[in-house]
Order: sequence, then C-alpha cells, then structure tokens
Amino acid sequence: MLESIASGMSPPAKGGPGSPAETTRTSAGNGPHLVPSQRVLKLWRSAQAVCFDIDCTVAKNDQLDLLAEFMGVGDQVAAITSSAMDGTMSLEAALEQRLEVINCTPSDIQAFLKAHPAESRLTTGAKQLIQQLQARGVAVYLISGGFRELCLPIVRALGVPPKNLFANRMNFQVDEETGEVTKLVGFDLREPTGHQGGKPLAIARLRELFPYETVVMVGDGITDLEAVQQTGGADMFVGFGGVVAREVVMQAADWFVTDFQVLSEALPRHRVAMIGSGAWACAAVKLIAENMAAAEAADKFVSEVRMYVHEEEVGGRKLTDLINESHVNEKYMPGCFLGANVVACSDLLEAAKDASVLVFCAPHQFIHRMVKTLAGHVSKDAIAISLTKGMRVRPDGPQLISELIRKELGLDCSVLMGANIAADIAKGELSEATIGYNVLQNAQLLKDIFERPSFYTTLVPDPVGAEMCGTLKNIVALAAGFVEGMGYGPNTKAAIMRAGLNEMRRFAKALYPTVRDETFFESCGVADLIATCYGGRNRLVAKEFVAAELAGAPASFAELEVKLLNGQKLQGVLTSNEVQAILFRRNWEKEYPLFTTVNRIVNQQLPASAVVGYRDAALLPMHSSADHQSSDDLRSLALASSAQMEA
Ligand SMILES: NC(=O)C1=CN([C@@H]2O[C@H](COP(=O)(O)OP(=O)(O)OC[C@H]3O[C@@H](n4cnc5c(N)ncnc54)[C@H](O)[C@@H]3O)[C@@H](O)[C@H]2O)C=CC1
Ligand SMILES: O=C(CO)COP(=O)(O)O
Repeated sequence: MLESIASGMSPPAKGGPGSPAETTRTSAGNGPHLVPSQRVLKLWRSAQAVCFDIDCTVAKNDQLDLLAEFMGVGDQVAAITSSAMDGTMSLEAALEQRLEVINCTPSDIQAFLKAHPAESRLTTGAKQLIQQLQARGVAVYLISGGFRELCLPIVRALGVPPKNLFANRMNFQVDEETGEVTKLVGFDLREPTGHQGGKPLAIARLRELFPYETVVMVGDGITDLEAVQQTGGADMFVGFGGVVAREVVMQAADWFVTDFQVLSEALPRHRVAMIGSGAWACAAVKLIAENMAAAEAADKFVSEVRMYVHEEEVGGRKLTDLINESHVNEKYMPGCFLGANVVACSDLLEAAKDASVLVFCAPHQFIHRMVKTLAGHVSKDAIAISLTKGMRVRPDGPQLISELIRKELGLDCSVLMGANIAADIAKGELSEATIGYNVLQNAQLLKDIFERPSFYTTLVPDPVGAEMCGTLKNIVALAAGFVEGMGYGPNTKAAIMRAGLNEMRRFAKALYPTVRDETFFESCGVADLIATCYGGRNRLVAKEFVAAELAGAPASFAELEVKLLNGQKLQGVLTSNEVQAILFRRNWEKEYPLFTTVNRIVNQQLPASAVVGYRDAALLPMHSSADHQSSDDLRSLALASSAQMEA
C-alpha cells in the first residue's frame, strides 16, 4: 500500500513550529487579478511548496465525472459535481451521492484507467511547470477532493512522488462468503480531503512536518480557494481557469491564470556572474557556460554568463574585446574556448548586474577592493561562492575570503575548493571539487552550476574547513617546490607533504574549532595538496627560487612571479606571510615548524636547504642583521602583505 504523508498525522497545533501566521487571511477579492501584484509575484517566486488541485487543474477533467461517463451515468454525476464546485452542496454529500450513482467495482476502475491513460488526462503545461518547480527545489503536492484510485496514475505521470498526494480513498464491500469485492460503499472519511476545509487542513499538516515559509495553492474550485481562507493554510491562492473559469474563484484569487505557461514564465531564472578572469576563472567559466547553455537548463538559468575582466592591453588590443570576439582568453588560458555565451565586461558592476549567483575567482589580494565596489549593488537574494584560495589578517584576527564576501555583501557564501589545476580542467581532464556550504539548498543549486561529466562535485557542510584546506596547501606547495629545487626525491617530498597536511589540519582547527577532520580527506584536502605539490604554480616558482639561489643569483618571489607567470598571481607567499602573522601574534611559531621554516625561506632569512631541517630551523633564534630580519620585522612583513589587499 502506498504511504501518504497525510496518514498517521494529527492536526497541527495552532501557532506551533512551521505553522503560518495565526490570523486567517481572506484571499485578495476585487478581482480578477490577471496581472500579479509585486507582493503576489514575490510570493510565487519564493514559494517553498506549491500544492495543486487535480480535477480541472492539472488534469483537464473531473476524474469522477470521467469515470461516471465511462460507467454510463455521466449527466447525473456532472450535475452533482457542479453543485459541489459552486459551493451549493457540501463536499461530503456530493462525494457520497456521486459514488452512489457511479457504483463501480475495482475491475471497472482498471478498465477505466486503461481507456483513459494518465498522459491523455493532463492539462497542457502542468507537467512542465511541476518539473520546473521541482528543479528549483520547490516541493510539489497534489491535494484533491477526488479519489486516489483515479488520481495516482496522474500523480506518477506528473513526476510527483505518490506520497505527496492527498486524496480520498474508496471503500468497497467484500462478499464474506466468496471474498469477492462486490460494490462501492462510500469512502474513507478519515482523509482530510473528504470534508469541507480539507485542503487547508492538509496544508496545515504539511506545515507541521516541514518548516515551509511560503506555501501556494493552485486550483480551480471553491475548495481550493478555502486553502487561503483558513488558519494554517496557504499563503497565496492562484486560481486556474484553463479548464473551467468559475466566477467566485476568479474574483477572489490573488492571481487568476488560464494557462500554466504564465506561471512558468513568472518563475525567475538564475543569472550567474564570474568575478575574475585568470587561469582558474577561465577554466571554471567554461564549465559554468556549458551548463548554462544546455537545453535542459533553459527553464532555470539564463544562458549568458558575464565575466568580470580586469582590463589590460594584449597585443595592442583590449583583453575584453579579444575575449568577446573569439571567446578565448589568450593571455590567461590560451586556446580554451570559454563558450559563446560568455560575455567579458571590464566594469565590475555591469558584470554583476542582475546576477543571482556571484562566483568569485580572483587572486585573494584583490577581493577586498572588489567587494567594496560591489557593496550596495547586488541583490540581497543573490548567493555567492568563492573559488579563491587565500585569507586576510585583520587587526582583530584572521578573515576567510568567504567571510569577507558575506560580511561586505550580506550574502550566503559557499566555497568550491579542490585539486583543480586550471589548465588540465580547461583540457577536459577529469577533476573533482568540494563545495563547502552553509545552506544546503544553495549548495544544490551550485552543484547544478558546476557539475560536468568530467568535473565531479561533492557537497560538504564544512565551508570553513574546505576553505582553510585550499588556503593553507599553498604554503605546503612552496615547501614541495623547495624540496624539488634541492633535488630531493619522492620520499622527502612525501615527508614534507605529510608534515604540511598535519600543520594545515591543526592550524585550521585551532583557529576554527568547528572544522571537521573528514574534510581533509575530500578533494579540497589531501587531493588538492597532492595536485598542487606536483603540478601547481607555487611549487614551480619555489623550485625556480631555489635554482636561482643555487646558481648564486638569488631572485625574490615577486621577481620570479613576473618572469615566469605572465600576469598570473601566486597565493602561497602572501598566505605564508598572513599565516605567519597569526602564528607570531599567538606565539605558535614553534608549534608549526614547517609553516615557520617556509616563511623564513620565502623571506630569505634562511636558505632553501633549511626545508629538510624544518624541525630545527623553526627553533633557530631570529637574527637581526641586515640579511636576516628580526621577529618584529617579520611581523611587519606579514602585516604589510595584508595591507596590500587594502590597496
Ligand atoms: N590557476 C589554478 O590552477 C587555480 C587557482 N585557484 C585560485 O583561484 C584564484 C584565482 O586564480 P586564477 O584564476 O588562476 O588567476 P591568475 O593567477 O591566473 O590570474 C591573475 C588574475 O588577476 C587579475 N588581476 C591582476 N591585477 C588585478 C587587480 N589589480 N585587480 C583585479 N584583478 C587583477 C588578472 O587580470 C588575472 O585575471 C586564486 O586564489 C587561486 O589560488 C584555485 C584552483 C586552481
Ligand atoms: O590550487 C591549485 C590547484 O588546485 C593551483 O595551485 P597553484 O596556484 O599553486 O597553481
């Protein structure tokens, strides 16, 4: 037997959790409201649950009338139905009388269902609208004064789980001698839908189970209208007149439509903006653009993806013009087709205009200025996700980039971190990422935006842990580069990576005790550490740093970044200085010997060879000679690196 959500539940306590406002709201009146007000449109767009009537709403007939016709008693039953829908006869009485006239057996019902397949009974546009709502995470229910026996095939054809159906059940009499079902003897009065006020009661039961803030009822009849007229019911009523337009319903509905397409078109579509245009921003926008351009995304997403590009000249031309002509960013990701639907904008506000999803993917030192520019110009309903690996150090302590975005823009900000070497993703090689989220519904939307056949995403409810992994692994990548530059083999590199992972985990948990150990086993943790220590830019530049030192022509990281990376930015050196400022202030330097040693090498206080002796190197007293900075100098250096971000 199918289990209904309706079964086994008691009526909701008034004003209990999840129940709507105490006051009974009457529906709009003074209709017909063929054009929705702003309030109604907002409710429709923010609905967390939508309940549809079946007969003459998602189905183009009254199912019992159709069965009556099939049984040869159509006219008699239609007259009773009409009285019920116009409110001139009680629902219970109308149901009783109709069943009495129809007087069918289960085998008559089987024959009826065969003669009238569910698909043939659906109203045009109902299935598409329901699919659209479900794709957005809106819960869809069917609440019918009709019978499960007739409605279930319709429910299945619409793609709604049978447990989301509220409807009546027929009672059949069984011959006690033969065990045969003989005749129909009424219906199960325990179902809420068998009574006047049954629809608001069904909705109240749902609200008791799930904390829906906004519930919308869509239907053609008086019993549907009741859904907004009783305490505990729906917040809004959409009258549907595509099959039968009833005067009372038309006048009282908050919004009256005769075509489901009107409701479909009124659902907002998400617009995604990419804030950044470097190597990873290009590879990531390609993934996004492919998803946005897919035919099946059209109901939910705007195809165009605007990308903020920090303007510069390339070969005497503006980079934005070049990208908009060829859809390739030849400077930061040569040869990679971003997508015909990607539009490069040099104006940050233009790029973010009307966006409901903001993807931040710029080097971390530039994010502060970007969010300051965006503040007050993004919708409060938008959500953000950060792909940026890095952190800030404020006078009052550390601040993650996602925290910065959340604080300045007031948006929920998830993170996407993982073993994601941009150039390999641009080539379509398989890669994985972790989406660290605060709000599951937002993360599910983000998964739809990023997930591709060659790009797997996993949702993890530890955004801070994921972001700390992505940030801190860049320090370990520098150490891996030093090891490679010194000519050591895999054992040494593995030893350094293990020590690095250990310090990453301890440091992340010391700063943010909610960080989970298991996050370090996701793509954002150990996998990213491996990828970056073998194939990343931090590793590469650190290796060249050692080569220059060994060749007797030392070069700073800043010089090597310019020489080797063609405008791309390293995050590891800034991050090392930022983390060191925290270690210094908290007197933790000796507890994180690898981080501390890397920082001393980066700042040319120790030779790169010290990386393999990191346990002792971190214990060495700091010199204050011209060559080696004092602890105070080191602290100023870290703070200066943070100050760069303010510039
Ligand atoms: N490249 C990669 O493989 C990966 C990078 N990441 C992270 O993604 C973030 C962004 O990195 P990429 O996209 O690779 O960038 P990138 O390092 O390739 O490029 C630098 C970007 O910064 C822009 N830029 C330069 N000066 C600027 C300014 N004053 N204001 C604003 N933008 C400016 C440049 O136009 C360019 O778009 C970083 O935090 C990085 O750690 C994460 C995973 C992989
Ligand atoms: O984060 C990265 C891969 O996941 C890339 O690291 P690099 O910035 O060192 O190239």
